[in-house]
Amino acid sequence: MSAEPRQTPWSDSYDGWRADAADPAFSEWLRSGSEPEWTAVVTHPFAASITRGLTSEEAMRRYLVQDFQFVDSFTALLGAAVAAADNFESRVPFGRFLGETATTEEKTYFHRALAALGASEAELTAPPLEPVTADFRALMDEARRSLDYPAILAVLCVAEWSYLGWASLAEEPLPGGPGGPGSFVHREWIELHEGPAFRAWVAFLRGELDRLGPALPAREQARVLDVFRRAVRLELRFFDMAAGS
Ligand SMILES: Cc1ncc(CN)c(N)n1
Repeated sequence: MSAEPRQTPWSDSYDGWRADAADPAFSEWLRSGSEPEWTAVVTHPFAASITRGLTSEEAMRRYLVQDFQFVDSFTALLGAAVAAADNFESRVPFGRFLGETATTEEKTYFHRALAALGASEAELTAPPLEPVTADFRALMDEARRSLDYPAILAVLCVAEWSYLGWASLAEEPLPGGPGGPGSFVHREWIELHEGPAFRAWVAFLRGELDRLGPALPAREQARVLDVFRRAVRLELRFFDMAAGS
């Protein structure tokens, strides 16, 4: 990307500030422009405690109750990606992942995990939202309503790529094994965000940003970066909330 010192996307002028069209790694430009928060998310102590199976049941319940509300807006955002993508080939992976999220994977995981953690029906269906959950849902709803494909991609990419980041730091044996710390709640949450299929999904999201981003006008690139950064900050706040800090 451009070697020029970057202006912030909040500055008044965007002249001379854009990703370099010759460099396809627009997603990496977005990620590195979101430091140090990006690394703080991926290495967050709460995420690390999940990978080690050390998160308490109470903390896991509080986190997953809020995250189930996140997943609701996230699923709607996937639907918007199907609608907003600029070609048929790109719509298909969103549709496939939407189906998995809505039916098999995350949905059954949440029901089983929250039942095992003793969550009430009210916590499952309509819990009081933490401020960060409400803010994250607002950002996703804003991107969904805009039907702006690069902005939608930015939010989805942060959510999935950052989760791949911390989950891929988990070491074998994963939690929840015989005699070890943690339970299936920790292990399956890691497995949902790691492995070849999830890596391919993240590579697809990044590839879409890399395909479209370099050709965007500078002002549009700055706007995508702004959305990306907002999402990264929300991921950080979400883990902070879960950690009780
Ligand atoms: C807050 C948050 N961010 C990302 C993910 C990954 N789908 C999630 N489940 N929750």
